[in-house]
Order: sequence, then C-alpha cells, then structure tokens
Amino acid sequence: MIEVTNLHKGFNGEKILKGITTTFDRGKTNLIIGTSGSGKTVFLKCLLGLFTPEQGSICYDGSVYSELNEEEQRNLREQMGMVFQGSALFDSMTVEENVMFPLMMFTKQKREEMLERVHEVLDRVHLENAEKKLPSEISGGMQKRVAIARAIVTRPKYLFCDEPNSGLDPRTAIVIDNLIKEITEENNITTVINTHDMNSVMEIGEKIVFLKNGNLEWEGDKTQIFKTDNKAVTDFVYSSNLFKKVRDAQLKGL
Ligand SMILES: Nc1ncnc2c1ncn2[C@@H]1O[C@H](COP(=O)(O)OP(=O)(O)OP(=O)(O)O)[C@@H](O)[C@H]1O
Repeated sequence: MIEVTNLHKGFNGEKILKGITTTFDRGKTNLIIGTSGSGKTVFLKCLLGLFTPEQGSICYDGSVYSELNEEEQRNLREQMGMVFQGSALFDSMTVEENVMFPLMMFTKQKREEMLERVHEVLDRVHLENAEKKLPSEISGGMQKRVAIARAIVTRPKYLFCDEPNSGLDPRTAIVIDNLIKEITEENNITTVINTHDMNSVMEIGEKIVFLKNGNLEWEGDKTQIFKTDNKAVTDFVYSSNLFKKVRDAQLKGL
C-alpha cells in the first residue's frame, strides 16, 4: 500500500503538484488519469523516488521515503518495477537478455538461476518462444509483454506503468491491461498506472485518481466515474466520441 499525504512538487517556482493526498492499495490496479499537463508524470516520478517533493510524504507499507537513509531508499527503489512508455527495451539485446538485465544489476544470482526466473516470467506473459529474438523482430504488443516481464522479474512490491497502452491497437491494449491486472492480483503488487485511455479505465480501473492542474480533483472506481457530475471528470470521460454517443443514447432511453 502506498499512502500519499499533502504532496507538493514544483520546478523553478512553478507549482505542479499542489497538495495531493490519496492511497493506492495492494493487489489493485490504481490509475492516475487527467488532461495533458495535469501533473500525472510528475506524480509517478515522485512515487518512483525520482523527484523529491518539497512538502508532504509518501509512505510505502509503513516506510516514509523521506525518513529512510540512502541505503534504505535504494533498497526500497529496488522493490519497484517500471513499465516505461514505449517499452524502452534495449535494441541490441535479445528478449531474454532484456528481461535478465535487472537480475544482473540488482542480484548476485548464478546465471542458471537467473535464466530459470527469466523463463518463468516469459512463460507468464506468454512469450515462451521469443526469448532469442531482438525487440525489432517482435510486435509492439510482444514488446510490451517483454517490458512487463522485465519489470516483474525481480518480484517487485510496487509496479509503475507509464501509458502502458500507447501505440497498441485497442484489442491488444485490453489484453495488456488485463495481463497487468492479473499479475498485480497474483503477486499482491501495488500497481499504479498513468493513462489517458478510457478503455483502460473501464477495464481495470479499480481505483482512479483524477488530476486537474496538479490537484486531486476526484477519486473513485470505474463504475463511479460514470455517475459523477464533476464537470472536469465528465469532460474528460466524454471527450471520446464513442462515450459521448453511448451517454446520449442512454439519456434518450435507447
Ligand atoms: N523536470 C521538469 N522540469 C520542469 N518542469 C517540468 C518537469 N517535468 C514536468 N514539468 C512540468 O510539469 C507540468 C506537468 O507535466 P506532466 O508531464 O506531469 O503532465 P502529464 O499530466 O503527465 O501530461 P501528459 O499527459 O501530456 O504526459 C508541465 O507543465 C511540465 O512542463
């Protein structure tokens, strides 16, 4: 569980996050949504320990990050997995080498042990036969699976995903969303996902935090988001033509 209290972050005197308080539960897919520039990426980077907030605290299962010493902070960061926007795989490494990379960086396991774990996670993301391929030789959806495998290979307690669906077709996007949700539940991970995608909200939005201009404007789940009359949220939800048409049809009783 991650507890965020009164989080403030700015740059060069400009306030970006203006006092965010919320919680992200374990075993749940938690989504951060909001319009472009609302501070979602800055928030995610604070959660990853990459940005130091000016005020407020982030508490990871009882440990307040700013109260930990450097070694404790490093240990905590090693319990975090990250799926980057665009996958960010190493082009010249095979799928197997990409997934093994965090184990080589952060553990002292023998090669055979590492390979066993790599194949276990590749099986889990259904990439059994791609291990010797280069990222350029597999599809975008498969690359995303490699990125997920790489993020979970060290058995993280926390998983952060930045726009995990970007660039994928809608059907593949849903498969990837559900894979993240299943892995979150199976391993009891606290997962936080930055997204613009309303399909993701509907599919896996167990907790949704809506940011507007660096403030937490609304929070709830995927059923509540369709019932709220918060204008900023409804503008966001119904900015998609499809959702607007569905709502109009519902209002007409169709
Ligand atoms: N390292 C930085 N230095 C200065 N300003 C920054 C930095 N990172 C982000 N910002 C500013 O913070 C604001 C919020 O940016 P952020 O990337 O968090 O928005 P976002 O909600 O993720 O948007 P998008 O959906 O377009 O990715 C922007 O005005 C941005 O210019």
